[in-house]
Amino acid sequence: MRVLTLNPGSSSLKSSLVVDGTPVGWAATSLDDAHDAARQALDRWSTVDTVAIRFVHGGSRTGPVRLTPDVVDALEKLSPFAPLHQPQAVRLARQVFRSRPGLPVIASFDTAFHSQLPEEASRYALPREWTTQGRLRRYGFHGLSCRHAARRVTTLLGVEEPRLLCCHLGAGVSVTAIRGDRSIDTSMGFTPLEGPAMATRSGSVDPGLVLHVMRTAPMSVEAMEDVLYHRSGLAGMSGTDGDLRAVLAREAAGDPDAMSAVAVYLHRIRREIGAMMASLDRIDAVVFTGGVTEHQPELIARLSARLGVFGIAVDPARCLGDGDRVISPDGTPVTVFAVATGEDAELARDAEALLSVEHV
Ligand SMILES: Nc1ncnc2c1ncn2[C@@H]1O[C@H](COP(=O)(O)OP(=O)(O)O)[C@@H](O)[C@H]1O
Ligand SMILES: CC(=O)OP(=O)(O)O
Ligand SMILES: [Mg+2]
Repeated sequence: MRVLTLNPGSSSLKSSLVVDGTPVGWAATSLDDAHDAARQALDRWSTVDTVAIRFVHGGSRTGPVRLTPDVVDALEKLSPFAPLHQPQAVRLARQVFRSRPGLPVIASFDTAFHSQLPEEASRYALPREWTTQGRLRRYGFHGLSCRHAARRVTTLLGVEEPRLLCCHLGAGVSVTAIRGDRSIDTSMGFTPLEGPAMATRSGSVDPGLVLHVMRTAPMSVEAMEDVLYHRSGLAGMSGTDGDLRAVLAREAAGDPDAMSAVAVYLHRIRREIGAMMASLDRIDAVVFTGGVTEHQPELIARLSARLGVFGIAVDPARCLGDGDRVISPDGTPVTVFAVATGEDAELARDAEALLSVEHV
């Protein structure tokens, strides 16, 4: 089966052609050019059996669904909970409907992988009346990436039901505790704002600080949303667009804001790794994935240099290698992997599985 996958991330739109489970072509588009991206991808890879789109938020959905205009309308209602991602996915789906009426379009959800989170990890300590309907809870994101990383590590490690941490470092950043193929805790929550600092997102901040700012320098909800999603994180701290290439270049040039931004960024990821360790009964492996892992692997070595307290260590030379690989030194208690982001493969897998059931 030939599957066109469309993955709108917060810093770029990635499209790929996956043929019978193997990615054979790949393209990334800047978000500024994404308005016509689905049609361009369909022009580039014209013979496809289906299109699979990554939606970060699926609400209570626990697996992929075939999209209809009504389902897309329902998914659009989740846009306020993932404003950097969901509107783009909705737009792509509608572009495909327009360009290729009749072509099956499948949605896979980041949130689905975390849909079995234990209550202690999914519930916020808020009044019961707020949480009993089950909507105001921790959903978790980056689920397709985590699922792929867990699949690769399970194969490479050869341990049954491995206990692992998945650190997705891209424009969005998250750390997830996984047992086998199941998420048991994760740093992103009700929205993809929670957790470590990200490219342009703040990560977790004390809600008391937000209350204070709203009280003393009143601003609209939209203005606060803009600060937390677009103008914080590495971008806000360093005065760049948040792309690590720019931040690391300024850091290397001795820019104090960039030096502080990188220090905060690494510290908050280490803290989250420590927090997620507490959800595991043992740890077999740590897997790094996401654009930063693929393109700035030297940062993984810097990050890991201060994880020795958890038995986590990496060999800087192995960090700089290619492909899905072990990057920890031989003989260390926790095996550390770097794995290429596999959201496209997971999207294609879901689409093939769903369509094969429909055709029975
Ligand atoms: N071609 C590239 N060269 C160097 N670094 C890159 C490249 N593409 C992405 N990156 C790095 O990956 C980060 C974005 O990660 P990615 O996983 O692609 O983000 P997202 O999916 O959230 O849009 C950038 O901030 C940058 O650090
Ligand atoms: C959920 C999320 O932040 O995704 P991405 O890293 O692709 O922007
Ligand atoms: Mg991404």
